[in-house]
Order: sequence, then structure tokens, then C-alpha cells
Amino acid sequence: MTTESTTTGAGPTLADLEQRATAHRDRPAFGHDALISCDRLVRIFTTDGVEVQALQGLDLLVREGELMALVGASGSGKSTLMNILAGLDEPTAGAAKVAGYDLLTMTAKDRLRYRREAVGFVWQQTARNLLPYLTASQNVALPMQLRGRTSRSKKAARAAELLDLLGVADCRNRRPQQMSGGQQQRVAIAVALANEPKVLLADEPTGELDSHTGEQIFAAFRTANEELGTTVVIVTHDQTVATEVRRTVAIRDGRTSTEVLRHTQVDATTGQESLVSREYAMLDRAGRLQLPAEYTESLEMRDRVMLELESDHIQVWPDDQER
Ligand SMILES: Nc1ncnc2c1ncn2[C@@H]1O[C@H](COP(=O)(O)OP(=O)(O)OP(=O)(O)O)[C@@H](O)[C@H]1O
Repeated sequence: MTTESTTTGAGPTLADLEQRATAHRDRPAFGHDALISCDRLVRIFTTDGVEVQALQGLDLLVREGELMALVGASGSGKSTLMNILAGLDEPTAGAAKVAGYDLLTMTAKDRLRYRREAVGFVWQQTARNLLPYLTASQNVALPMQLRGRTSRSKKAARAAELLDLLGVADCRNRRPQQMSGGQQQRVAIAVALANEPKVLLADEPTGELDSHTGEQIFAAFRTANEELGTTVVIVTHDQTVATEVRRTVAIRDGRTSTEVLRHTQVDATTGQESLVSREYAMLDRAGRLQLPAEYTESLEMRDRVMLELESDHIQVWPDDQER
């Protein structure tokens, strides 16, 4: 069906407005097909009357089955975001949905269920992930016990299966202090996966480990992603981890600023595979764009820039009035 409209020069007609409203209504909602969707997320901390805006309207979409990394300078808001996604903290404003749970409006009961069943987390400090007086098997069985639906034998079987999958079956009967840091983190991943969460969140999981052990931990996350289909979000400073995932999102000043996507390309003549990466800037729905600091600094862009719209791109120039 088409709607007729006439332009009088005095602005849009009623028919134009109706058409626009219909087009807007039919457009899918932001993040409708994402497993994690953060929409203009704001988190303000107030300490001694001083406000810190840790998240300043952060947008992030993560699709089911992704394995992605979040990077950013110290204080950029990564942990604040992870705590919100983990259901440990609540945003000041905006919207955040994970696996069908609305993190702003869920009840205390739903929050508990969310943390037990929908997400698993692995923290940097190994001591925060495992109970010291329980063995690896008992640590993995504990979340299943708290959920309270499985028989003892099923819990033991699942714990054994997970420890085996993550290459720490031999640690089954050991307590955390009888394991290396890397083994503890792999057991921690098994604990986080015990209740088959949709999402696995990890905040600097390789931060306390040497690079070789860090690689093994990263391989364990990859196994969880590939074998169990778990969506994995890792906050990291570790360059190896950041470059081994298909998608790395950078957070700057409490907002997602740039994103690097990587894919494998096969050379048509030699058949040789190479990894191609490309950096993108994030454009929010208000049209705001954060230009990479190294770009703006190299051209001495400040305060105001000139824009020129071309048929397939936009040119950004330093302000000529400044020169
Ligand atoms: N509970 C809190 N109370 C007050 N300010 C906080 C609190 N938590 C975080 N902040 C502040 O919010 C900002 C973002 O902190 P956040 O810990 O999220 O950054 P980060 O990117 O994880 O840094 P790092 O890499 O050092 O862990 C910082 O300025 C921090 O000081």
C-alpha cells in the first residue's frame, strides 16, 4: 500500500508523518536479536559528594555464541560494566538485558536465579573464584547444589565432565592451594559453567598469570565457547587474548568507542590463510562518534571539526578557522 503525500514547502504533511511513524514502528527494537544488550547505560558513583560517571551512555550488543574481548584504559568503566552484567550492581539509567532478563527491573528473586543460572563469572583473583576448603569437584558441584535440582551422582558426573573438558581432571580431589594458578582458573571456569549458563563473564582472568599459562586459560574459554556454545565476554589487558578473538570492543570514558573485527582470508592464488583485522568506530543512535585519540591528535583536531558528506562516506577535517 502506498500513501500519497504532497509537499507544500511548509513542512511534512500529515501523510508524511504517518508514514514516518509506521516506518519507525516496524523497525526492530535496538538489540532485539542480541543475547546481551546494553542501551545507553549510565552508572554514576557518588563518594563524599563527588560524582564519578563510570558509564556514560554505553551501548553494546553481543550475539549468542560470540567469544569477544573488552579492552580499555584503567578507569574506563570495564569492571563497572562487568559487575552490572553479572547482576552484582545496578545501573543508574539506561537499559541492560541479558538472556531475556531485564537487569534493571528484575526482582530480587529473579536476580538470584539470574546469577545462579543465566551467567557464570570468573574473576581475576583466583581466591574469589573457589572455596579454599572444598576440592575442585566439590567447588564445581556447589552451584548445582545451590540450584538444587540434580541428584548427587549427576552433579558428580557433570563436575567430572567439565574438569575433563577443561584439562584439569587430575585436580579433581585437590583443594585450591594444591593447584597452580592456571589450574585454579580452569577449575573456576568449570565452576562458572556448572549450571549451563548462557553467558560466561570474565574480568581479567589471566591478570595474575604468566603469558604461557594465560594462553592455556584463554584456550579453556575457547573450548567452553566452541564445545558448549557458551557466549563468552572477557575483560582483558592481555594483548594475546585481545588479538585472538574475532571481536574486540574498546571502552573509553564509559562508552564503547572502537571495535576491531577479525576474519580469516584465503588468498585466491596461493590458498594461504591470513587473519585480516579492521577497526571500526562506534556510532550511537544520537549520531555520536568517538574518533580515535591518535587520529585527532595527529591532525590536531580539537573542539570543532568540519564535515563533508560524500555519496558513500563522510570526510572529517580540522577546523580551518583555527589555523
Ligand atoms: N564503587 C565505586 N565507588 C566510586 N567510584 C567507583 C566505584 N567503582 C568504580 N568507580 C570509578 O568508576 C570509574 C570506572 O572504574 P572501573 O573499575 O569500572 O574501571 P576499569 O576500566 O575496570 O579499570 P581497571 O582496568 O583499572 O580495573 C573509575 O573512575 C573508578 O574510580
